Amino acid sequence: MADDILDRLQATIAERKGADAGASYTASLFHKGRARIAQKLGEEATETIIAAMGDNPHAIVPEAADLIYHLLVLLADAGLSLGDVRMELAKREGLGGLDEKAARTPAGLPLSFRP
Ligand SMILES: N=c1c2ncn([C@@H]3O[C@H](COP(=O)(O)OP(=O)(O)OP(=O)(O)O)[C@@H](O)[C@H]3O)c2ncn1[C@@H]1O[C@H](COP(=O)(O)O)[C@@H](O)[C@H]1O
Repeated sequence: MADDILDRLQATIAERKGADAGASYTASLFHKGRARIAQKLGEEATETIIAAMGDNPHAIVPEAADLIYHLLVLLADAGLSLGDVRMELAKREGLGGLDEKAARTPAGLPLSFRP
């Protein structure tokens, strides 16, 4: 079993592909499709923002967990993984956000999207 909770969660989510939608919330999301998963991710992002505007920073934590769970479901639905995101972050490592912004293409694409 993986040491990291995100890796274990990702593996559990992958196992739910094709599972009975009545027995698993994750499977029900896969059955509803990409647009619904993306909509749920947006709702969870909004709930995270609302928590962030409140007085109790600890209220952000469960919303952030919902957000990350739904992001992992979206990645899995698209045939992607945390590994892909880790690689993207590794490519950016050491490149400051202000430098990256200054080097953007006229179309505004991040450096990593250049052919
Ligand atoms: N981490 C999560 C997790 N985080 C949030 N959620 C669910 O995400 C939903 C989001 O809450 P909402 O109130 O917005 O959802 P809802 O109104 O019930 O859903 P909709 O009808 O709007 O789609 C809730 O049903 C939560 O239980 C999660 N469901 C599952 N997991 C993990 O996934 C594993 C597999 O779960 P199942 O696929 O259900 O077996 C679990 O063991 C957990 O480790």
